[in-house]
Amino acid sequence: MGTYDALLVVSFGGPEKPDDVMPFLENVVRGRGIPRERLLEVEAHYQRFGGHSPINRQCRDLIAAVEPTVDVPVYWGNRNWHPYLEDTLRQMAADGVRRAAAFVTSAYSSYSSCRQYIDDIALARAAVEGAPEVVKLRHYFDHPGFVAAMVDHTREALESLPAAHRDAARLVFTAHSIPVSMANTAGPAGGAYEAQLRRTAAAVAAGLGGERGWDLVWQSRSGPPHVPWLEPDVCDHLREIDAPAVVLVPIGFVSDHMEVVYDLDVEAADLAKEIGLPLARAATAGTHPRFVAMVGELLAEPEPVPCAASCCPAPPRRHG
Ligand SMILES: CC1=C(CCC(=O)O)c2cc3nc(cc4[nH]c(cc5[nH]c(cc1n2)c(C)c5CCC(=O)O)c(CCC(=O)O)c4C)C(CCC(=O)O)=C3C
Ligand SMILES: [Fe+2]
Repeated sequence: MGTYDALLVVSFGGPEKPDDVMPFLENVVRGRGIPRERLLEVEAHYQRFGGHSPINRQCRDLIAAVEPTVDVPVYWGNRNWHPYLEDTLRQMAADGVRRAAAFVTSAYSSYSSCRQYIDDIALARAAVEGAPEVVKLRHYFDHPGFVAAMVDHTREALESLPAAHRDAARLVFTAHSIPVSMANTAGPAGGAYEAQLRRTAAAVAAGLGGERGWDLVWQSRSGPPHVPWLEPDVCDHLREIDAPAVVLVPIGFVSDHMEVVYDLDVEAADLAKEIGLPLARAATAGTHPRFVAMVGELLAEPEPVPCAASCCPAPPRRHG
């Protein structure tokens, strides 16, 4: 498999017990100007699930599925919680790894979904003597393996709706909202986050066959209220939608982590019940066999051209 002697799975990280939650959140929002009230609100989402995010288990499951399909050792490091990238790189150096491919659990371009991972890998490498080189694998939002997994999972969600509503159900694709300023500077020419999401959503809708209507909306908005983020929010959209039933498709994520299980399965699902809207939620790619196979396929591709330094620039840092 080319020039790599290891695969490094790079993810967001999440807390696994109640005492982890606040330190984890402080890692995530350091220097980002997120209001304290928002942080306490999100803390409550985690504590409602016993202080335990499902994301780390999902990384372990993905790695367990990928490991037998590749011929290099697989490592795992997170940006915001244990196992931290820095500790993993130290272990890789000790094991003699020289050049690793990084598979990031985020498919799209933008500061938060791409550049921040690149920067955090660079910071972690700088802290580790003899750290291996790390080559980030390419964006895979339009990879047939990712699309096929989402088509299958969307079909399963459609089939779970009452038969009478199935044919006319609308697909509502969701992704993490980001600040409008970040969206405007995503990718080499700006606007790449939303443009890529629209391409993937269109490919999933087409993969289902027929002429089903769909929308792309946003979830999990953070930040101070006066800063514009991508809209509409999924819940506002559901209140106004003219459709007999809806399938939510969290195309912006690759596993059913806390943003999915809280913002969609609790918040959006409660709203749908309240307004009498039949709603199903498609599973994310997770460990779908085509998604798992995709990781090996990316590893076997020629080395990707790295993103230009001007691509997906960091937003200004704030204090607090
Ligand atoms: C684009 C994007 C993705 C998708 C790409 C990717 O997957 O990376 C993503 C994923 C995730 N976001 C996650 C959690 C959080 N994101 C936050 C805050 C923020 N997200 C942002 C963007 C994104 N986030 C932004 C612009 C902020 C504002 C602060 C900042 O500018 O950085 C906060 C702070 C509290 C709050 O929500 O206000 C939390 C807790 C989890 C873990 C879930 C779990 O634990 O299971 C995951 C996978
Ligand atoms: Fe986030």
